[in-house]
Order: sequence, then C-alpha cells, then structure tokens
Amino acid sequence: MIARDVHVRLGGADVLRGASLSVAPGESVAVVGTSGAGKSTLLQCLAGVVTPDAGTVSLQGRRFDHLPARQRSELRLQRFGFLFQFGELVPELSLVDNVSLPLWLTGVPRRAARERARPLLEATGLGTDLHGKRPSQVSGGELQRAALARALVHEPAVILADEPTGALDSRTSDAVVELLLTEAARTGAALVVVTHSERVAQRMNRSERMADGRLTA
Ligand SMILES: Nc1ncnc2c1ncn2[C@@H]1O[C@H](COP(=O)(O)OP(=O)(O)OP(=O)(O)O)[C@@H](O)[C@H]1O
Repeated sequence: MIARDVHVRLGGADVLRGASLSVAPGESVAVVGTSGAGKSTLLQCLAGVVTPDAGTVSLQGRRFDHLPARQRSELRLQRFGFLFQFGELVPELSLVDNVSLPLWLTGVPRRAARERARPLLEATGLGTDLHGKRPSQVSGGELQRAALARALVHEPAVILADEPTGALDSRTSDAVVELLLTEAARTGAALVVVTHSERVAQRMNRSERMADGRLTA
C-alpha cells in the first residue's frame, strides 16, 4: 500500500500537505501525532473514502484513488479490514454474524461465512457461548475482540486501525494488538495503526509521526 504526496483540503484548511506512506505486505506501521494532525484523514485516503486533491494512493502497484466510487467501495469490501476505537459492530446482529458480515457482503453464503467466523472468534478468546450474543450483551473488551475478528475474517490485503485500543484496559489492549500483529503477519496484510499509545506504537515494525499534514519517520 503506497500513498504518495497526498494533499487534502477540508473546510478551507490544508489537512494533508504532501503526506507519503509506504507499507509492505506483512509490515506494520504506527501513525502517531497530535490531535487534529490529520491521521484519520490519512486513513480515509488510504481506504479510498476521501479522494485526495493531489497525490496518489495505490494497492499492489495499482492506483485506486481516481477510480469511480463504486469500484473503490468494492475494493474496500474485498481487500480492506477496518478496526475502530469502539468496535462499531452492527447492534442488531450477533457477534458471529457481525464477523460473518464482510464475507456475506462479498457473496459467501451465510453458513459458510459463519463457519469461517467461528474459529476466528475463538482465536480472539471468544468462546461459543458468546457467539450468539448481541454487541450490547458483552463487555467492551469482548466487543473489540469481535471487531478484530471481523477486520480479519476475509484475510484483507490491508488492515486499517484507528485508535483500536483507545477504549481498552492495558491487558485487553495488549491481547488485541498481539492478535492483530500475528494475523497480519500470517496473512501478509499491510497493517496501519493510528494510535496515541506509545506502548501500541512500539509493537509495530516502525512509527511515522504526522505533523503539518506530512509524515516523518
Ligand atoms: N470534513 C471536514 N471538514 C473540515 N475540516 C475537517 C474535516 N475532517 C477533518 N477536518 C479537520 O482536519 C484536521 C485533521 O483531522 P483528523 O481527524 O484527520 O485528525 P487526527 O490527527 O486524526 O486527530 P485525532 O487524533 O484527534 O483523531 C482537524 O483540524 C479537523 O478539524
């Protein structure tokens, strides 16, 4: 995944001013920096949600920032995994169905999707007794583990995480980060983690600091 010289203007402000980031398959990178520095905006560019005013974003050697929205959204479904601060699971769906969702959306039949979701839930430490629970019926840590399983279930080429441990105690945070790293390495995913936590940043292969709309190693 490569972002090259990305510029983004939002609400009259230059939020990204020549941000470049390259993450190889299997590599993990932390993006750190003060609040408002533009880290989330960068992630949205990497995800093809925000279109850069200048610069390019490519995945596996192919530029996608200028593709039509529909194609970008398809790419997002198939090749990207997302993890956010509060899990952001679908409240009406059980944990196992939440984890199955990325597979359903790409055409995998329900039962087959659930069969792939279950072992991943187990791997995050969520036993079968929790698979049928709704997000509101489990703890914040359990919810985040399910969100992690959902981010990984379709073996995405890129995993983008925005403050994935911001709502967790340090033990749960460590467990989530470890599994994220293990799974990314196993599947060869490029992992980008926006974080305010020095402890999380140190677990990544490298850290990049965002300041003035640019990144510096
Ligand atoms: N849609 C928008 N319209 C106008 N300004 C925006 C918009 N989105 C973000 N901004 C501004 O762009 C700047 C960067 O925001 P961004 O959320 O990327 O920062 P961040 O580094 O992720 O911050 P935090 O660590 O607090 O999450 C901020 O000043 C924000 O107010």
